[in-house]
Amino acid sequence: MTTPPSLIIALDYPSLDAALCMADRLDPARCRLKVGKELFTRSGPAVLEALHGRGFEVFLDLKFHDIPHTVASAVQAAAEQGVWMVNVHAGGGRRMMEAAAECLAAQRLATHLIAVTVLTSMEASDLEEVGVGGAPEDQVRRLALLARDSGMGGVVCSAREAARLTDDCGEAFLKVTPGIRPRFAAANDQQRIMMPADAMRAGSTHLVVGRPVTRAEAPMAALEAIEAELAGG
Ligand SMILES: O=C(O)c1cc(=O)[nH]c(=O)n1[C@@H]1O[C@H](COP(=O)(O)O)[C@@H](O)[C@H]1O
Repeated sequence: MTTPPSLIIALDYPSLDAALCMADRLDPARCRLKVGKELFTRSGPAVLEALHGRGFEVFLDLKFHDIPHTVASAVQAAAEQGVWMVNVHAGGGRRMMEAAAECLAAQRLATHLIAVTVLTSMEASDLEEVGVGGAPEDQVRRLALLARDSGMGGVVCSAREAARLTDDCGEAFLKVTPGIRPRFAAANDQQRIMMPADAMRAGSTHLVVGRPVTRAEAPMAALEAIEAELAGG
């Protein structure tokens, strides 16, 4: 029986009130929450305090991508606010990722630090346009190995790449996978997608789900359907 991955619900909302309205329908024992660029730009650190006050573990998804000192300082700022996980963009390179990892280690901050590889919205033609030839999974693997060697605890990738990354980087290396689409959900702008149970079997350690739940007519029913699919194995 495959261990069900942890569910992370993406609170992509235009206001703190809307995000908390959804959060108040969720159970911290059944899911973690992700705060991304839209909500954090609207509400700032207040959203972290509000969600932590409700007992949630929070993934702060700002995909930091800058010079090493700037990213190390930003990751430290996130970790000092008690977030469970924070991400950087592996495209920032080895020295940027090492600086961030070393900063958290030096400060003994326990926040999970992971790196985004190739956005799940991208396919081969998109990568080609930005100068990256070859298949997305090859670029994901290249960046995942670099992230591992730079002290990251895992990566963001699509579930399509999870199995290979487990082979390359080990079971303990976190595979946080957005682009999760139950049968009832539209793909939207996601390209490299996978159904929840298939993602679990592929070795994803954490499923990131946004619009299939947050934009559903009945969000709680949608969430329960995903949980049931995962429980079914
Ligand atoms: O780092 C992320 O969370 C992320 C990386 C990635 O490659 N793809 C991706 O979709 N995400 C985020 O995951 C969430 C996916 O949301 P839905 O497409 O609505 O399920 C959004 O908040 C995205 O910003």
